[in-house]
Amino acid sequence: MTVEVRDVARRFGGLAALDGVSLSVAEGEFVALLGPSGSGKTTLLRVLAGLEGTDAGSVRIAGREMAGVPARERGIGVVFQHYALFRHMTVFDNVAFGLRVRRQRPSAAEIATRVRRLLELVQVPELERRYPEQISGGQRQRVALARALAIEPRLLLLDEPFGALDALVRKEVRRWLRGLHDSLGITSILVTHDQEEAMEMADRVAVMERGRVVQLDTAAALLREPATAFVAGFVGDAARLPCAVRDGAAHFAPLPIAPVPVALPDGPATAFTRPGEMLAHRGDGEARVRLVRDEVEGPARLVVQAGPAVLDAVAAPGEAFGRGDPCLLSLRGAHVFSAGGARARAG
Ligand SMILES: Nc1ncnc2c1ncn2[C@@H]1O[C@H](COP(=O)(O)OP(=O)(O)OP(=O)(O)O)[C@@H](O)[C@H]1O
Repeated sequence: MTVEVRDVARRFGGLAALDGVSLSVAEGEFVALLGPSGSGKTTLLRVLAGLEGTDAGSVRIAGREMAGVPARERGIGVVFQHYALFRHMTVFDNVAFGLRVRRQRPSAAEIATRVRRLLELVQVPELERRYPEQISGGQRQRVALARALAIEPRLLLLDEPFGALDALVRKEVRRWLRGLHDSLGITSILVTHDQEEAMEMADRVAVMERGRVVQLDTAAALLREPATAFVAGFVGDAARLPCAVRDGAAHFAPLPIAPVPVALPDGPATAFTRPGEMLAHRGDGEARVRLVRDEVEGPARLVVQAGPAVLDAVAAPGEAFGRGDPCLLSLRGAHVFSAGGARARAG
């Protein structure tokens, strides 16, 4: 199913949870909504699911305008982190639930066949007689997914579905879920504030800020060409360095970092550098190495006290450092945004 959101607004009292959000998702695509707490991710998902109304704008799913279409008629599967399984029902009954409340209810035999097929699909066929508290968090998540898939949705909405899982299980479940998305050929939208998760799972990532999608792109494009300073600061673990552009170079004083050429007009600016883009060189600079972490491969990673700032850096090729050594800092690359909004890549 395609999803077309155009200029949707949703206010709660004086607060604009969604403030003219637009988003296009293609058939079969996996898109992650990534953004800080309160940026409107869950509200947008609830609007798509039909659980939340809108004050303006339009939502079309599979080309059909959704205004006035109730949630249960949208044919959408939803998995919320807090949308727990029914505790008093077995795994089997939880998965059967969506089929039993359907207007055209299948026969009991058909429901049983479908439920068993779904439990096979999510790889927990042996659990059908258990109750939710008798299975693990990862298994519960799989059962919640089976329940969402029972109605054979063409669109799957996932709101922080891995939040309750520990790191190892989380990694495994998300790989498996991405594989399932591919094999079913459905369209999926995942809400997360974990950028590693968004980038690993999704074809494209929609970065949300204050009720809007500010950039919708592949993970590689978000890192290579962040559209705004907010995106540059939010993705890729970037350090934020205030600077001033003068005569075609960004200057970092009072930070002891060498100026770097950049094609921007003179004036105040902000540079964003990712770990690995800040190089430490041997030399009698103002910066001091505070910590050295030797890597199995590649250069040592350093934590450097640079004037008032503590920065992550890597040792320049062929150079070695000890704790307390003085060093000089330079940037191999940075995204620089001038106060006026112009942007350029330095280095
Ligand atoms: N029912 C509601 N009533 C009042 N305010 C609400 C309601 N639902 C959401 N909000 C507010 O709207 C804003 C967006 O909330 P939303 O849950 O969509 O953000 P989010 O990006 O999903 O955040 P998080 O990552 O913390 O879940 C927040 O400021 C929130 O407090």
